[in-house]
Amino acid sequence: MTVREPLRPVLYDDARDLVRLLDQKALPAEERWLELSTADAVAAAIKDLTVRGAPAIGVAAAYALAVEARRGAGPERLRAAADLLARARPTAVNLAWAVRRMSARLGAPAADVLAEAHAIRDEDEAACRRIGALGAPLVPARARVLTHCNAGALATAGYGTALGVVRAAVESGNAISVFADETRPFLQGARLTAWELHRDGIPVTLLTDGMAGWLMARGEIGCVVVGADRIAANGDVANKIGTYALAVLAAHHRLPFYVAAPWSTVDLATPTGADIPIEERGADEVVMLAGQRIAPVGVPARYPAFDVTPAALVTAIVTERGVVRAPHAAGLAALASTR
Ligand SMILES: CSC[C@H]1O[C@H](OP(=O)(O)O)[C@H](O)[C@@H]1O
Repeated sequence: MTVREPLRPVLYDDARDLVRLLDQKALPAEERWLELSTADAVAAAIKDLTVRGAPAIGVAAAYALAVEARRGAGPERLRAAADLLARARPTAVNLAWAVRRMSARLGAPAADVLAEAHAIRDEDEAACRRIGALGAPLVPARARVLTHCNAGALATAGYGTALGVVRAAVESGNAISVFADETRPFLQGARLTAWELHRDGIPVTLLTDGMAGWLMARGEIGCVVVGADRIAANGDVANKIGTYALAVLAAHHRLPFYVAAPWSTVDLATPTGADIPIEERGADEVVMLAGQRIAPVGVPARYPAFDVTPAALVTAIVTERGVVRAPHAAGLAALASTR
């Protein structure tokens, strides 16, 4: 593994009171940073996937509120900014969780508001590293690990959740390799996971969506490790569209299916997966690819950006508070009272 500068997609420029976002629409062709000074601009960046990934959008929203406070926004403006940010994307509970946590501090001095945003960021990266430490022992020796979308440093404050388990397994000396689903239509796997792992010198092979089942049938995949956007109280998991299909395939082929997520992704107020709002994105994101139309004009398309994997198909949920196996509801409830 190549030791590179840790990858952190959301930064705060303290001297200029700016939120700095690594533009994830430009990767892998270009490492481009956007510098934003308003909550409106950060909300737009969350909505158009400039910054994406459940924990990362929570951190971005936290810094957006900090920059507003540092630039003198009054209570009304801060409340409006918080509401705008919370509504930017509906599925990842980390966004609403971070906005709610920041909203409790918006009456404090601006320095304290910024300190809360830093705490959210620092706690998330620490949680990712803990998730890695708890998840790495679950990965079979020299396994080929299948992952979907990007649940890496680019989706978090740093280090990653599913890719945090991968990094920790590699750091522990386990000679694993990764199969990354390209993850149409935004191509988080092809453009982000492949870039992130290749940058760190971790062996990664790109798959088109739909290949995994055949590779499982041939015995070429040892386990599946994915992230999450919201985990319901019963252990049902919302994650990138395509995750549910992988869980069904993993169950059919008796392969472990692990979900790695910080506790900020667990939403005990949402009873089951049926209660998780699933973001529907525009058809243009399906019928256009790199600016080229790939389907006839007039043909409609659907883009539910997430699906829900029932807890029964999840071997274990790896959080920084501990690893939860069936019965998931009881395991999650038991961790709720720990720190
Ligand atoms: C570590 S959470 C990453 C999670 O977020 C992704 O969705 P999106 O790229 O649309 O923000 C995907 O569901 C990942 O598993």
